[in-house]
Amino acid sequence: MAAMLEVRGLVKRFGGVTAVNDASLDLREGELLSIIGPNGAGKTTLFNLISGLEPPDAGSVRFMDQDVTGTEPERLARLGMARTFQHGRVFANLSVLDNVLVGAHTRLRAVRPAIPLLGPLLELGLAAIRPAAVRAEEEALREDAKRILTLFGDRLLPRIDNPAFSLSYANRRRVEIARALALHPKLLLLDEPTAGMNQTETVEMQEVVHDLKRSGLTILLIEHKLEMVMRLSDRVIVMDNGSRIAEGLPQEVRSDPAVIEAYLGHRETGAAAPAREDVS
Ligand SMILES: Nc1ncnc2c1ncn2[C@@H]1O[C@H](COP(=O)(O)OP(=O)(O)OP(=O)(O)O)[C@@H](O)[C@H]1O
Repeated sequence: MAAMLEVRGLVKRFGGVTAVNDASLDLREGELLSIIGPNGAGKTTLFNLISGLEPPDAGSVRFMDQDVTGTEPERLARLGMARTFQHGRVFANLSVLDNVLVGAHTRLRAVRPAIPLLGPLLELGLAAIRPAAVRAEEEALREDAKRILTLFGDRLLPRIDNPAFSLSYANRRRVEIARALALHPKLLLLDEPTAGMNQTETVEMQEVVHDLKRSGLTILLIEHKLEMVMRLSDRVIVMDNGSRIAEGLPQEVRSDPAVIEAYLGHRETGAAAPAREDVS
């Protein structure tokens, strides 16, 4: 079976820095692939190239059997690719529920026929003639949003009407993931979902991601916390200085000398290259 995501030879340069250097990967349906590596290894840039945030200088991305190289994020979302960001991006003035509904509405727009200009007018027209149908649709979206929020236990549900700006950092990150899930994605890209979280919150998030994986969702994960990577991943790719330095099963990668060197060793410059979070 063809991979859901096929990345070939991606390159991205910023001035003299090659942030991503000939990156390739395959991700099959239902798999969880983690990308690890020291700070500045190029992980987030790789995500940006895959999710259409930045165009690559070379290489290609295929998703669901389509060439989507350089395709804008909105279109990728419609095709079923959702992502979250390293520092969490939510609509600060919207409530928890409305943040998630934004994701749901994006999905609805995707399944409706695209009729430029006429589309919004048709929607208004429909709302005027069939208010009950529109209400029922809104109600279904709300129910779906609440179902997604229950994935986070009692972290978000009691705060469903609170504005996102009033939430803790960890809760804002949960809201962002909930919004991505409201797209009903086929592929979810998670950029350090536990960054800035304490141990309890990290374990909780690990369970959420585990549940998503068990539900069959295909996941590409950037994560510094190796315990989580070891527990969740089917495969792991290790990046350093923009390049892939290792790939394999979690246990294989963990004992790879090149990986140990990148995480713990001293480079030619003599500078240590520690990962930001725990390396255990
Ligand atoms: N927009 C940009 N302009 C210039 N340089 C950039 C830009 N984005 C990334 N870089 C550089 O590219 C390299 C890779 O950065 P990137 O953020 O992708 O690494 P990372 O592995 O995600 O690191 P971290 O774990 O700290 O998030 C770094 O040297 C970074 O400074």
